[in-house]
Parts: sequence; structure tokens; C-alpha cells
Amino acid sequence: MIRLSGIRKTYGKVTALDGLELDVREGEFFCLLGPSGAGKTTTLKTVAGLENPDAGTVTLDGRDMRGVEPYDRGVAMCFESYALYPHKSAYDNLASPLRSPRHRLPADRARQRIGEIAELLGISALLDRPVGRLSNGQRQRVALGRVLVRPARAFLLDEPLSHLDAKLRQQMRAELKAIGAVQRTTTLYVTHDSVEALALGDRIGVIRDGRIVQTGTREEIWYRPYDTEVARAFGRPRINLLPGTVTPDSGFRTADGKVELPILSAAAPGTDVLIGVRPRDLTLGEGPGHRLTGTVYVTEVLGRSVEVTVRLGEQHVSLVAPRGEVTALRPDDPVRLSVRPENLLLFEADRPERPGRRIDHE
Ligand SMILES: Nc1ncnc2c1ncn2[C@@H]1O[C@H](COP(=O)(O)OP(=O)(O)OP(=O)(O)O)[C@@H](O)[C@H]1O
Repeated sequence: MIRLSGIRKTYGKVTALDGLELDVREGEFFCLLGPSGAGKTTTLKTVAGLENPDAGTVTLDGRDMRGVEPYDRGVAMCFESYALYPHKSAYDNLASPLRSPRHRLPADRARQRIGEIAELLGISALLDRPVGRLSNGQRQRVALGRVLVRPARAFLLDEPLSHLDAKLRQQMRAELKAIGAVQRTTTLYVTHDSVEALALGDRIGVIRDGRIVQTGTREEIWYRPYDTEVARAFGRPRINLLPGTVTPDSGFRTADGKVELPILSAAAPGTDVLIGVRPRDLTLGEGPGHRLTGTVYVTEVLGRSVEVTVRLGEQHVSLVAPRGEVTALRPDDPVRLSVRPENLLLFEADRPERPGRRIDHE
């Protein structure tokens, strides 16, 4: 539905988009996730027609958008820096998109629509207030309302929750998901927050240095990350990545030999690799799967669970366990760990020029 192919955009010497390929399907809620400067906003502006690419094509519903003015593209965009009329009321700010010739609604329909959106965003009680006298978070919700109020072919949302506090953000996340599901409008949603992307995205596109490095469902990105950087971007505490080499008998071994695991990979013996396991996939004690032994290094309470860092020779791994299971643990206590083979990820070693790619293994 939204298709970007071979998009290149430079600003002077800076390459913002470097051959970007992106395909957002009809009705899909697609999250574009990446660090600051990766090219997320430039991607949205290119779809909206606010930036013209140096090369590549943008198509919406199969139609090439070259030369089509932003206004005629039928997409609604919400910027991080929201453009509202500060002296007008929240209501008038929401009503103004419905007054444009293209989207004009009869007065009673407009009132009804604004009422619904205000309800959804929890701003019904603020509609009479001038926007200049609202808090940042309230203003952000009005800005989002301005985008959602008129029917559009697609919504383009640029970090719409970034100014909200954690609690409100969580609540709005759930509401946004509901709005997306109800309206079934194709949504391209930009965020640098992986929790948000996992919560909202039907699919996620990971962007880095102006290119999409991986597109997939949350399961695909989680279980089959393209490289170590994608693996590190998702999940807190972060994935454990232990450096070692492939042994002649198709195993993995750290330099000091304190961690040995079977991996059944096609990688040649002697290859430098990283083995990845997420903290929640490591179990304390003798569970099913492979066994490891180490000593407790440090424990840190994370609410109802505890992060336990375990020393395995020269390496450390962290795991997350229920609080009740680990209250007796003290530094230097010996512990056994287990991990299911299917929860081990194998990567090439990181290199200065690029993060290690995932290697298939059984
Ligand atoms: N108008 C501009 N003039 C010059 N450089 C720009 C301009 N807009 C963006 N850039 C540069 O292009 C690159 C991509 O910027 P972009 O705003 O798309 O990143 P982003 O992923 O949205 O980052 P953030 O999360 O910080 O908003 C950055 O290096 C940025 O400095």
C-alpha cells in the first residue's frame, strides 16, 4: 500500500536515506524502529511528499507519487514537533482539518467525529481550553487527534507518544492499538522505543543508517534477529552475547573453556562467533536443555523479579528469575543454569565495520 523503493536522500554531505526499501501493507500497523539520526522522520516526510527523494520511487495504492503534492496524497501526518494553533481551543484545533474543502463534513457529523476522537484520546474535558494553556502531554494528544479526525488513506505518526509520561504512554499505546484495529487504516508509526514497537506493530521495520536492516513480525525479529545489533535492540535486560569459537566437533567454546555448548552449525571450526541467549531464557537450576555452571556475581531487584548476573569463567551472563527463587543467593554462591537449545542464537563475531550477522544453526 505504501511502497518505497531505492529511496536516496542526502542533505549536503549527510546521507539520510541510502537506498531504502519499505513495503507497508493495506490496513497494517507498521512500526519503523531505529536510533536517532537513522532516517525515520525523513522516511515519513518522503511518504508525505514534504521531501523529494534524490532517487527512488514512492507509491501509494500502486500510484507513483512523483510530482504529487502533499495535500493530494491523502495521507495524514503527525510530527513530533506538533503544529497547533496555540490561541485556538482544542476543539477548534481538532475541527480545522474538517473545514478544508477536501474533508469538509456537515457541522453535526464534524461534532460527532470530534467527540469520538476526543473520547478516545481522553481529552473530552479539555476541548474548550486554548491549546497554549495545555500541558505538553495534553497538547500531544490534541495533535494526534488532529491527524486521526479526518479519514485518510494512511496515518504517518512520528513518535506521537514521546512527550507523555510512562503511565500515560502505556495507556495511550493500548488506545492507539485499538484505534488502529477499529479504523483499519494503514499506519506507519515511527519510534526509537523497542517496547513500543513490539507492543504496537503488526510488523516492525528496523532502520539503521538510512536502510532497513530487517522487516518482520515481533516473533521474527525476536527469534531470528538479523544481526547482533537488532538482537541487542530488543529485550531488557539485554541479550547475553558470549564470545567464543566453533570447535571441530560442532560446538561452541569460550576462550577459557568455561562455557561449552553444542550448536550444530555449518560454520567452519575456528570461526569467531557470539552465542546469544536472552536473560529470560536462562533458568536457574537443572532444567531441560544444556547445563552451565558458574557463580553468582551480583543480584538486582527489578520489581517482582530479580536480575541475577552469573560469572562463567571470564564471562558474565544475566538472567531473570522470580524473586522468591533467588532470595537466598549471595555473591560467589555456585549455581547451575540451563538453557533450551532452541533459545540459543548464533552470530558471527562483531567487526568494526559491521555487527555480526546471525548464523543458522540447529
Ligand atoms: N533538513 C535537514 N538538513 C540537514 N540534515 C538533515 C535534515 N533533516 C535530517 N537531516 C539529517 O539526516 C539524518 C536522518 O535524520 P532523520 O530526522 O530522518 O532521523 P530520525 O531517525 O528521525 O532521528 P530522530 O529520532 O532523532 O528524529 C540525520 O543525520 C539528520 O541530521
